[in-house]
Amino acid sequence: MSVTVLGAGAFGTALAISLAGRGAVRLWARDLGHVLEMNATRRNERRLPGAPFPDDLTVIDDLATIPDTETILLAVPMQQLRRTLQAHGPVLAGRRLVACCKGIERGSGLGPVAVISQTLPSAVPALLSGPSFAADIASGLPTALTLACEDAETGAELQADLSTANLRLYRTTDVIGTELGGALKNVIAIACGAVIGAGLGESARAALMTRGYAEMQRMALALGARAETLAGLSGFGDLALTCTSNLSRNYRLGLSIGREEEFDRSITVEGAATALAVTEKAAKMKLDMPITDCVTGFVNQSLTLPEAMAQLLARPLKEE
Ligand SMILES: NC(=O)C1=CN([C@@H]2O[C@H](COP(=O)(O)OP(=O)(O)OC[C@H]3O[C@@H](n4cnc5c(N)ncnc54)[C@H](OP(=O)(O)O)[C@@H]3O)[C@@H](O)[C@H]2O)C=CC1
Ligand SMILES: O=C(CO)COP(=O)(O)O
Repeated sequence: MSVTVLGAGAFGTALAISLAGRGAVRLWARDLGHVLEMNATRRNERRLPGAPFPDDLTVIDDLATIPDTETILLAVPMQQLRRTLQAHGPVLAGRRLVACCKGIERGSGLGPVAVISQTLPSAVPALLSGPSFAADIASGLPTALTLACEDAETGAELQADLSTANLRLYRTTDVIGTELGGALKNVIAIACGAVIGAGLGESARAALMTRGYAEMQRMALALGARAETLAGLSGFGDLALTCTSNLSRNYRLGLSIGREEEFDRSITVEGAATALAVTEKAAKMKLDMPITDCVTGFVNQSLTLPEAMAQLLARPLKEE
């Protein structure tokens, strides 16, 4: 099977490098200058510096050239997914489309697979999610991810096609659980970064991770997810990685909030927009998501960290 990766950001580039170990891979970038630069240097210095391209990786600027049978990995930020699908609808319709983004869309409250289904009903959507930093994948370090597809047969095919020697995919048909695990953990990672940045301690972080996981489960189970999906790679696994590593951009945004430092707003931080989307969705569903609400307060600058801490600690005592 040959693959095209749409989106030459850090993650798309890392996946293209990894998959090129087992066959021809095309990496599409929207900016012609970027395409020419990558073709000349055989690297993506803008988004994933220091990772050389294997020979089997071709950088392209025209999606119309790809074969009809090709599977396409969509590696653009969540809030850009719908307009990307709309912009390339004629090429993407009817294909197997594997979303590689983590988040909930503002406005619709939908995850990536639902956005694909709504925008391009003839496509066969799937989702790749779980704990993995782009740099680790590009370096060939061992990584395990979840491949979610409602259609079990297609899911099994994609699992086989997209696994490599170092990238081990587990499959599930629980799409909603996989979507929410990957999306909601980023919000909790911002909260964890904030407590560490403010010097509130490792115990506070462990409490946030645990109670954050309870929030993740609350929303996911209410929407029909399976509890074991949240306990898997796209849930507990990614929560553990993202809430504890300086390599995570979501965690680093949190650190900057805790330290009252500026943060470069051009960096992709999926948890920021997702917090706003989830707070809105939780209100409609009448779900209690106090940690997410605090992160929303940080993002829209209506809440300070001391206020958030006081708010969380003053909540009525309850059973675990
Ligand atoms: N980085 C990581 O370690 C991981 C990331 N992910 C997920 O992957 C997704 C992408 O993140 P990542 O690659 O890191 O982000 P980056 O910020 O590195 O790159 C985003 C890419 O998306 C492209 N893009 C943005 N908007 C559009 C659009 N409208 N049409 C086409 N292309 C567009 C950008 O193009 P341009 O360069 O021209 O601006 C850029 O190449 C996120 O959902 C993230 O959560 C998942 C696991 C790991
Ligand atoms: O999703 C990721 C790790 O699994 C990447 O995390 P960040 O988007 O926070 O950098």
